[in-house]
Amino acid sequence: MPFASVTKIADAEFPTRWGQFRILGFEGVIENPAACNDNIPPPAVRVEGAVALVMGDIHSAPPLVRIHSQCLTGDVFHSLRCDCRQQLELAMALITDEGNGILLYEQQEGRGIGLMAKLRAYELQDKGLDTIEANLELGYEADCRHFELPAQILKQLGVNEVRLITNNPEKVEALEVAGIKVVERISAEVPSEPTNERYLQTKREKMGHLVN
Ligand SMILES: Nc1nc2c(ncn2[C@@H]2O[C@H](COP(=O)(O)OP(=O)(O)OP(=O)(O)O)[C@@H](O)[C@H]2O)c(=O)[nH]1
Ligand SMILES: [Zn+2]
Repeated sequence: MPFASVTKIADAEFPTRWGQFRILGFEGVIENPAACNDNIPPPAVRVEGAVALVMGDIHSAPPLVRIHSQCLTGDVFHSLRCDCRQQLELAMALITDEGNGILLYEQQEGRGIGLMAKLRAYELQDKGLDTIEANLELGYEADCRHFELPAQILKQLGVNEVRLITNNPEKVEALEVAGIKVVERISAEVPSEPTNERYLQTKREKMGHLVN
């Protein structure tokens, strides 16, 4: 999905529990974005936001990079319906241990369907549908995300080779297609919980994620 523009909005100091980062805000403008729901026409222009947390020297070797998709329920409330919060903590710890790296946090809540739609999908999952079936029942595609914005941000940061923390082969492929070489994939697998076992099973069996 081509961006008409990707603009750095801000760049500030960012102390965290894990260590000292810089926090950068980016906005990408897409003209005529693709539809993601049969019943909801897309806007003429969509603005996507993403945050980059940058630690240390990211240029002397391919840095550790995590592309993390927003999950309010997991990231903020530590939900055990999914594994997002544990993955976020894993990525922060890996980057901090190494002393350099980039965490790209994209505002593609609910695999791009938005928070309210994700909560409606949860209702359907409570009635027995899996994550993909619930999206489809609501008229959405299984996964409405694309990873063009993180790729463009990496280019703006002068990073063309990365070691990517993910279990999702689509993220690897999306970066490669955008001209960012993934020299290594680092597993983002975290221990499962009884409450997210089915969620992980669907990722493994229907979405091709590299989890056991
Ligand atoms: N539509 C929908 N989205 C969900 C659901 N549970 C979590 N998400 C979203 O899924 C996104 C995370 O995607 P995942 O498929 O868990 O993992 P990934 O980012 O593709 O892959 P990794 O890099 O391995 O973590 C976040 O945006 C969550 O908000 C759900 O039940 N339905
Ligand atoms: Zn989540």
